[in-house]
Amino acid sequence: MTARADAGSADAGSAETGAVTERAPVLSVRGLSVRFLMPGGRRIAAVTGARFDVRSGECLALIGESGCGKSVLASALLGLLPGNAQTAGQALLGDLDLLTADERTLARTVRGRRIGLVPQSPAAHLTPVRTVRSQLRETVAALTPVRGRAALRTAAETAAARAAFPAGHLDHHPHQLSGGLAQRAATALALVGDAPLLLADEPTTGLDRDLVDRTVDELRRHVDDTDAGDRALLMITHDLAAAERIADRVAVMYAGRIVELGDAAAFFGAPGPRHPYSRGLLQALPDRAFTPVPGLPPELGALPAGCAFAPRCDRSTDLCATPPRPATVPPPPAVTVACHHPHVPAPEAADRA
Ligand SMILES: Nc1ncnc2c1ncn2[C@@H]1O[C@H](COP(=O)(O)OP(=O)(O)OP(=O)(O)O)[C@@H](O)[C@H]1O
Repeated sequence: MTARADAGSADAGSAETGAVTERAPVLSVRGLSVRFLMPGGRRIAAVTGARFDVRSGECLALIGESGCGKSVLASALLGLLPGNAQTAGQALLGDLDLLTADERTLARTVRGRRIGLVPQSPAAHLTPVRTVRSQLRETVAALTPVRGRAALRTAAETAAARAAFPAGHLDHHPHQLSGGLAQRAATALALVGDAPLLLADEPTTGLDRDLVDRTVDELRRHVDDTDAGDRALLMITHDLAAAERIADRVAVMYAGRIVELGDAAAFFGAPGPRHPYSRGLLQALPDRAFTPVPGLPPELGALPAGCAFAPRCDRSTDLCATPPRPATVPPPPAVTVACHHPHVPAPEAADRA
């Protein structure tokens, strides 16, 4: 169990677009903050004031550099934070607040059933002493109405095939699998319960490009292949090509805060990202400018009072010594950006001059 953090930091630095409002949220995160209490009283601000919805029928990609807090956010949603973590804010899955739900509720009704997890470290999540087949069969038996030896065997094989896990490796134990195969086994397990929310934390690590495409397409299909249209995907990824391939919206995280949230097509295409950090992330891609963002992210235990990106930002001014409030910037589709100097597409800039 984790303690509750001070609510004072709850809404600082949050960002959310108002672009697609017609669909009901599967998950509503409001002012989610996570602090790690370290020996000597040091506090690590791993997540600060995250605010976003994941709506039914959509894939939201959460992107950002290593160490910016993406996995901590995912762990908070699943009640899997270590004991030195404090949380604040709300994360509503229907009417259940995941941040205050007790372990019994999370274990019995949430993990696997209402939230399917594709974990970041699949090898650590697979049971080491059981074959993949037996883990799939057990999960099918626990999460679906399928019963009977032959039916369970078929269902386990179907589940493996959904994640492109080769049938020839089903009788292997996790230590006999490559990183990519372990990833596919974990993805197969996550898909079994057909949970309304799929939370995929770096689901494509260790996969080659073809398998990346196949895996993320399968995750996307999980959202799309339901008549009710009531499923959603939150995908945490470093792989911007994978995000571009399947995401409807993109949230960019920097130093524990969501600094930009908007439509994926506008983000990856025109007019492009609005936050200077988001632009830097795209410009770092080999098929774009291949220019890394200069400098390093700040220590989460010693964040500045103002914009945490300012020391690396070529647009920063004295104003950036104060925290930027998230705001919607024109033109549509709406994008919410936490920046004093967001990029504005040329015609808008001219209109303002
Ligand atoms: N148990 C912990 N105690 C203290 N700090 C922690 C703990 N777990 C994570 N952190 C810190 O929280 C920060 C965010 O970590 P997180 O794993 O969420 O980053 P990430 O964005 O998912 O990175 P990556 O993409 O590499 O997984 C890091 O600075 C990490 O060191």
